[in-house]
Amino acid sequence: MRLDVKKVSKVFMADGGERTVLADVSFTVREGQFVTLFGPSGCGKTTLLSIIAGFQPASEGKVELDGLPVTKPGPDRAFVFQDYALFPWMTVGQNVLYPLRQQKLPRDEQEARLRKLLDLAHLQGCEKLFPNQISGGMKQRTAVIRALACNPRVLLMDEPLGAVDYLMRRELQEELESIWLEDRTTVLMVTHDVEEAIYLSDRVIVMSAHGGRIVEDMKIRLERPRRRRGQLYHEYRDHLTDLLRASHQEGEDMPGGKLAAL
Ligand SMILES: Nc1ncnc2c1ncn2[C@@H]1O[C@H](COP(=O)(O)OP(=O)(O)OP(=O)(O)O)[C@@H](O)[C@H]1O
Repeated sequence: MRLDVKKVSKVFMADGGERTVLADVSFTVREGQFVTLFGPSGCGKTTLLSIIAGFQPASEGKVELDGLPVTKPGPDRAFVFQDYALFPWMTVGQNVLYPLRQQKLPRDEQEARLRKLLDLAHLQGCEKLFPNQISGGMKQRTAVIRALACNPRVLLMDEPLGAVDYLMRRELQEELESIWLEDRTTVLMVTHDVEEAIYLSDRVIVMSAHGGRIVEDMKIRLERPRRRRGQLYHEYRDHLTDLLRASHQEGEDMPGGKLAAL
């Protein structure tokens, strides 16, 4: 499914005045692409993702899916939240089955889909465990396959790996890539991690620290499955780090100073 973000702006009322969080943001995600929204904390990534999900309206502009305007959440889009948002009273299996039950699929189809998804995320044998009995990484994988359970046309993920440690995060990036290589759902993911953006994305859309603009739309031309080495990988990493630094610098030079950019 093709996603078009067309001249989207978002203005919030804050401290008695207006604050522009997104300004005239436009881009397209083609069917089957993995695209990352990248930028420092507070630059408006989550706001943009939630407008695309239909959780809140844009102040101006519009979002279209295959040419049709988004006005509210829908089953064509699945959302993975940073804190996983698993149901703590349900087991791993019940969590993944939940959206399938909502869709009232025949029971044998539900079971078959559950098995396939558990295999995909290497969670075979864990379906009877509750979220508080599994690691952060397993919770994260459960949240991803729960989102994929209904075959969404677009997967929206907000810092899905934000809550795990460095090594686990790298491992999960690899798992996420292999799940996506099997599934090829259109993905838009938010991150502020340079290596994660490069490792996972076909394109990285870089946002400014202030003013809610896109500063660069970077194609990542690395073979898949990805490796974290090679000259091109390091060039992308350096370039993205420079953009992030410049963005912080821009923040320091603005009224409000250094702290406002952090
Ligand atoms: N409902 C709201 N009312 C007022 N201001 C808001 C609202 N939602 C978000 N903001 C402000 O908009 C700005 C962008 O927030 P957003 O969460 O989109 O940024 P982000 O890039 O996702 O940051 P992070 O990486 O820290 O999650 C922040 O300054 C935030 O305080």
